[in-house]
Amino acid sequence: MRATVLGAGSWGTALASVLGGKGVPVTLWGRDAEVVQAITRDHENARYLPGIKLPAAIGATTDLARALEGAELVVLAVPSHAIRQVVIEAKRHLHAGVPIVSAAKGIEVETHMTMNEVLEDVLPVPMHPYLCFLGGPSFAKEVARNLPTAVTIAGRWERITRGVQAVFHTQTFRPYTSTDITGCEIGGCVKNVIAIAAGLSDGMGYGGNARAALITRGLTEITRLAVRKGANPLTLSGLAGMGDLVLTCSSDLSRNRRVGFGLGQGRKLEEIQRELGQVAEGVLNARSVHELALKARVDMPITQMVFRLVHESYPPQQAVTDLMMREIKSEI
Ligand SMILES: NC(=O)C1=CN([C@@H]2O[C@H](COP(=O)(O)OP(=O)(O)OC[C@H]3O[C@@H](n4cnc5c(N)ncnc54)[C@H](O)[C@@H]3O)[C@@H](O)[C@H]2O)C=CC1
Ligand SMILES: O=C(CO)COP(=O)(O)O
Repeated sequence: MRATVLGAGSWGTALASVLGGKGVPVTLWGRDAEVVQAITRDHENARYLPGIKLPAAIGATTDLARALEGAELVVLAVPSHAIRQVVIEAKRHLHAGVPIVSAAKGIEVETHMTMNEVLEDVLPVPMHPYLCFLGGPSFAKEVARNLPTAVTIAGRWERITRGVQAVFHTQTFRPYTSTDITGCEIGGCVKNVIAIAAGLSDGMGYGGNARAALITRGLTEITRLAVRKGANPLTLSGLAGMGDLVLTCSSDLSRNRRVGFGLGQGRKLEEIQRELGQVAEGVLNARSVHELALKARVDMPITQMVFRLVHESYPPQQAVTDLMMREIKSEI
């Protein structure tokens, strides 16, 4: 088995490390020559995962054709806004019958498509049954340090998903399978938006009550949208739903939570993002999820609040008052 990971940021490098750590030869493709050189020369991705030694089975390149040569498993780990372009460029080097695992968490801003829908839009029909999505609570830094992690791999064909599950399974990385791609994708994407709200609440000095309320009502929003798109509601109480939501809303390792925290302290979004130096999907996805919810006629007040804060510079204190003063109603 030879694997190729497209995207040499924190998540692509961590997933390459899981595979490389069990001896699977992995080629990591990245666009940044300096990062790629350092991975090959020093076995370290100093820009995204400093201080973590990478397995010797990982090689890196900036050449997409070379990266995909002989690949028997392809993992997509670029941010969601880059997936379409990267797959368009990779398409002629991809072969039917090779599982393609999307590990990006997002909804395309221009089309409101999930990553699986984008891939189905770009790739020929015979490749569609081989598309999988990897989600669940999994910070790259912890995965790359071999700290115990459980994830969900969703795919249409159980035979394919089980194969991918087996390839990724190690003593510290435990994948479960699912056939609910939509549920897993919506869970993975919307939790980033809710995490901005949870971070904001903590940044404003609100307490545990507020955070727990945001997580719980956030899960209600996520489930509503997922079910409207055809998902099984139970998926959202699993790793790719509640699991990832709780992780991202409560740990300071989360970049989305950190964006919210900074906004809650009155800092400017651009400054917070510059300091982060990495992608926080919830920023762009506040727009895509909010617009998708409007289109699908799904009520998502927390998402709407985050959209206004991030994209319309709405004052945080006013946003909180708006949320609390909505019409009172039954919980379910
Ligand atoms: N870092 C994490 O803990 C986890 C991240 N994810 C998801 O993985 C995806 C990737 O995120 P990270 O690796 O964390 O981001 P990152 O900010 O650490 O790295 C992003 C990488 O993508 C590359 N990139 C950006 N635009 C590109 C383009 N147009 N073409 C080619 N490469 C491009 C950058 O050069 C960089 O190497 C996101 O959707 C994120 O939500 C999912 C689970 C965990
Ligand atoms: O998706 C993640 C963990 O599962 C990473 O979350 P952040 O992008 O907020 O760091």
